[in-house]
Amino acid sequence: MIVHPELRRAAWRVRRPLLAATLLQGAVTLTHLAQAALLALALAGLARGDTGGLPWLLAAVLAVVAARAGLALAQRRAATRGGARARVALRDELLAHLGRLGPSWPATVRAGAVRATLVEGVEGVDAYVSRYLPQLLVTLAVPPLVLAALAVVEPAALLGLVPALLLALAGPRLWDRLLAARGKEHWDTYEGLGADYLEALQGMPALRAAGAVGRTRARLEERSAALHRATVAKLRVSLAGTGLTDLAVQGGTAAAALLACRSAVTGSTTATGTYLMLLLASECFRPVRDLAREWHAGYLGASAADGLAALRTAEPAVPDRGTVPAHWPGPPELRFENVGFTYDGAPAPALRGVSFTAPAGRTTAIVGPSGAGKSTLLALLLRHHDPREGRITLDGRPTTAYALDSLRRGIAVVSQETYLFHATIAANLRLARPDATDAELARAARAAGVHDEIAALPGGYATVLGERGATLSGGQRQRLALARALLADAPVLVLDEATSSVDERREADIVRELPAATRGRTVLVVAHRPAAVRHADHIVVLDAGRVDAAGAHAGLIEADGFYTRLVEAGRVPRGELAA
Ligand SMILES: Nc1ncnc2c1ncn2[C@@H]1O[C@H](COP(=O)(O)OP(=O)(O)OP(=O)(O)O)[C@@H](O)[C@H]1O
Repeated sequence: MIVHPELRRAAWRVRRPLLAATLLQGAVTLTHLAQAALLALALAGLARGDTGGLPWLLAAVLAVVAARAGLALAQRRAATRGGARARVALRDELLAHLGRLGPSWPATVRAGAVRATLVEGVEGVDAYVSRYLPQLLVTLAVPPLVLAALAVVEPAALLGLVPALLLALAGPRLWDRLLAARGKEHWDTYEGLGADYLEALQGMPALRAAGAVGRTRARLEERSAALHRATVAKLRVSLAGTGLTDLAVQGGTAAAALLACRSAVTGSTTATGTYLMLLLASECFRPVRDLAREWHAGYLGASAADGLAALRTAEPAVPDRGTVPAHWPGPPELRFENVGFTYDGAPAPALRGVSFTAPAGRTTAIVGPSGAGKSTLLALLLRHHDPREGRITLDGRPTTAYALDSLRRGIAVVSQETYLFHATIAANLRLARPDATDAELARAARAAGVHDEIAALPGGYATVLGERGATLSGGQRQRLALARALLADAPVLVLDEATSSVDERREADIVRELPAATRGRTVLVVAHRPAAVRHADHIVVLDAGRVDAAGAHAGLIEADGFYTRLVEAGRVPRGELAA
């Protein structure tokens, strides 16, 4: 009878269909009582040898059975509707919240665990609110009514029934705390196993390359065994509760039967009263038995409730208090003003006193060695974190002034790690702009240097990609992601090593097309190779979290500073220097 606040909240949102389901469940239960009363009358008539009313009574029993079938059907429909609505509303809410949490949040949780919460956990909530809760309410309401009716027929019957009913309902509550602890243990183990499997599947090439498949299999087997142990421990506690309920139900029914016999022998009740006692005593426990059955269906929801609440109330890395929509009259100017940032727990700042301007509608490149702070800089722009010092402005307004969702929509990003979905190429491209025409898809793909390859595929743009774009090369994936970002038509475009897997000749083609394709946008490019950097209007050189120099390629080379050393160190091939 655990009603977690998270589950109450889920149920309250769909209270109407759930109320209908509960009332109908109550009506189904009442048909059982009516049937018991009619059968008691029929049996009593038979016992007296009075069969005159028997056909009518049996016809009434049949009518009650038929009514129950109809009511049960309507009840299942209402419950399914309520459960489905609760499930959809909860998933929508969780997914929207996950979007708000931003990409820096999952760093602390495992994708497989979130998947388990979103899929099995939410399914469990559906079963809990649509099956267990209506039955719980009926169980709390109907047995007292039956007891009241039996008190009229034979008050002594209550002597056996009331204690049995109290034991059946309250007894298992003694285990509630232990059950909750076992449930949580089981759920945590289940989430952990799910996360391990997902990671092992996704990392299979790396595991194979490292010869670690066997070790991983052994670890997964150990995890599976732990889940088995947690399941058995949970079932043991759960079955102890069910056993006690069964014992009380059987004991109560037997006590009622004995009392009915005693009443019949002593003649303290009529024959009808005796049969009523026998049949209604059994009916009194029906909701309790049904509740024990539904508990097993809804138990998963109760176990997952903590995880669901944690996911739903997780705090985003940055507050979303801005209200200004990221709609600029033209491409915005982007400024970093004395920006400093240190990751939690990091010994040194990732960025310190970073100031530069990315002019509106122009391309600014950020270069620097590994660890210089390039990705951090982009993460701050996208508000995955906020600067500890200084500020970043777009069109003169700090990024914090913009509504987070709108800000992120205004900045299209192509990162080193692209994500393509198991869908057609066209559908993957249209993620950015669902209403894009075929011609617009082709234009973006051409600018990203991937159109010809798509056109050469037998299915063209209708070709279905493997999961995560597995059927494409790394370079093709990056170029598709670039096409998708170009199609997004966001006023700011960020390319974070976006062409790192593309060969140099192709990269040169893309870079040649890029200014035309990105015209009218403010572009930030993080790249190591000159093909992407040297044509930039402005180059910002980062070293150890600081801006070392800024300017155009030729001027920076002439200054013969850190940029030149970067070039000479081979990050920018020498051959490009003269260009
Ligand atoms: N999540 C994190 N937690 C702690 N420190 C981090 C985190 N991410 C990055 N850092 C540190 O911040 C510094 C800057 O890292 P950043 O990823 O921004 O560099 P980068 O220039 O993008 O490097 P690369 O070219 O290798 O991608 C590095 O010292 C890095 O170790």
